[in-house]
Order: sequence, then structure tokens, then C-alpha cells
Amino acid sequence: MAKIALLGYGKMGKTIAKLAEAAGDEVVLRIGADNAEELTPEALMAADVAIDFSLPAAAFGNISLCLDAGVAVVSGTTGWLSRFEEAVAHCREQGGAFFYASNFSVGVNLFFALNRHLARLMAEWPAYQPELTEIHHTQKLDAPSGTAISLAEDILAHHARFEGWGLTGDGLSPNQLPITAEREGDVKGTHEVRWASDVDAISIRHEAHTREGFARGALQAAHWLIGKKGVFGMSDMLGL
Ligand SMILES: NC(=O)C1=CN([C@@H]2O[C@H](COP(=O)(O)OP(=O)(O)OC[C@H]3O[C@@H](n4cnc5c(N)ncnc54)[C@H](O)[C@@H]3O)[C@@H](O)[C@H]2O)C=CC1
Ligand SMILES: O=C(O)C1=N[C@H](C(=O)O)C[C@H](O)C1
Repeated sequence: MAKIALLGYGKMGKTIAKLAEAAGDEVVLRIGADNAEELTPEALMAADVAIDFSLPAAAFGNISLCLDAGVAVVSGTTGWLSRFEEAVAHCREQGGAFFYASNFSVGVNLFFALNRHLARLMAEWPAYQPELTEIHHTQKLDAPSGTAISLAEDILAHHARFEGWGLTGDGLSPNQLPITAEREGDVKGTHEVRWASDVDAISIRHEAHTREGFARGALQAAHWLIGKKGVFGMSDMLGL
């Protein structure tokens, strides 16, 4: 049983609370936009671990506050990673514990492993060019998704042809790996990587059907992180 602080009590925070309480954990703090002032070091210290699924503008501050309070923190918030290295440095300075994943679902982490394998194969076959598509619900604030950025960065690490990634429609240069971001209804999260040649194409695709897959992974990470020190990700926990 763990005492959990939920920083962000929207779609993900509520899904995690339901799973955590069903498993016997205690949710000791629930923070949203309407009670953000209740997020104090004293309130955080009642928790064994904090889980942040908030907003791009709030994540870095929330994570820093947890590290300053000596509380282990798991974050899945996307759209704030320009400050990721700062958060890592802060964790190391404080001797704290920080776990980050752009996607906590086991299925997506298997998909990441497949994507890396395919990218390594394709490095030898320049006739095939990659493109990424992500589809999410219309409330999503950031584009491309954090998951699409992770997929793109894994391809860039194995494919010398590109110097970076960019969103289609933003005037891409030929050396940018194209990512298309679509917003539709309540789509939970669909990601596709397609390698096309003049004569055929190979695609791999992951579709999330509910938010429970993300929530299960985040809760597993929270339990796994308690008592550890350092900066971790899904590959540390799952060995993928
Ligand atoms: N890594 C992963 O596996 C996943 C990541 N996400 C990401 O998690 C984040 C949250 O997603 P959702 O729950 O769908 O969004 P949401 O919009 O439903 O919930 C966000 C919540 O944060 C609250 N909030 C606003 N200011 C805050 C502050 N200063 N401190 C704490 N909370 C604050 C809002 O009141 C809102 O309830 C997004 O960045 C999303 O991309 C979402 C699903 C899976
Ligand atoms: O905002 C979401 O909903 C999701 N965000 C994450 C992302 O940006 O990759 C993970 C998942 O796709 C759902």
C-alpha cells in the first residue's frame, strides 16, 4: 500500500485514483487548477510518492516542488520537455527520485522496441522513407504528442538521413522527419510509423482503447520508485 499525491486531477489523475484505491493505495492529495495553492511541501510530505499528470505549463514546477520536498515523483505530462534536463539536474542535486515516460502503457513500450528494430533494419534500405502520424482527442494541448516525439527521436538515432523532426504543414525541410498530428473526438491515442518506398510500404501502429493502460503503468512506476534514488524511465522498470 502506498500514500499517493496526484498532481493533476483530470482524465489521467481520476483514472489513476480509481485504480490506486481499488488496489488498496491511499490518495492523500488531489491537485487541480482550482486548488493549486494547496500544493505545499508540507502537504506533499504526507505522500510516499507523487504522480504528475498536469499541464505543460505546470509540470516542471510541480516536479521541482516534489524534489525540494524530498518526495519521489513520477511524471507523464507531455509538452514541457525543453526543461527536462533541468529537472534531471535538479533531481541529482537533491539526491531525489524522478521517473518520466512520454507513455506509460506496456503496449506502447513494446511498440517503441519494434520501432527501434525497424529503424535499425531500414538504415540499410534507403529506398524506404519514414513518416509518423499521431491521432488524439480534441482537448489535447500539445502537438506532436510526447509519444510521437519519442518515436521520432528513436528513428533519428538510427537513421543518418534526418537532422530533426517537424510537423507537416509547418514548411518542413527535406532533412526533417515528418510528423502529422490529427485531433479527432475522444481518441485516446493512436500512433503509426510508416516506411514507404516507390513500390510498397510497411506500417506499425499502436491504438490505445482506454486510458487504463497509461494509468496502470504510472501506478506500477510509482510503487517501483519508492525507496529508489535517481532518474528512471520505462526501460529501467520493464527491461525493454
Ligand atoms: N505519459 C503518458 O502515458 C500519458 C501522458 N498524458 C499527458 O498527461 C497530461 C494530462 O493529461 P490529461 O489527464 O488527459 O489532461 P486533463 O486536461 O484531463 O488534466 C490535467 C489536469 O491538470 C490540472 N492542473 C492545472 N493546473 C495545475 C497545476 N498547477 N498543478 C496540478 N494540476 C494542474 C487541471 O485542472 C486538469 O484537471 C497531458 O500532458 C497528457 O499529454 C496523458 C495520457 C498518458
Ligand atoms: O494527451 C493524451 O491523451 C496522451 N498523451 C501522451 C502523449 O502526448 O504522447 C500519451 C498518450 O498518447 C495520451
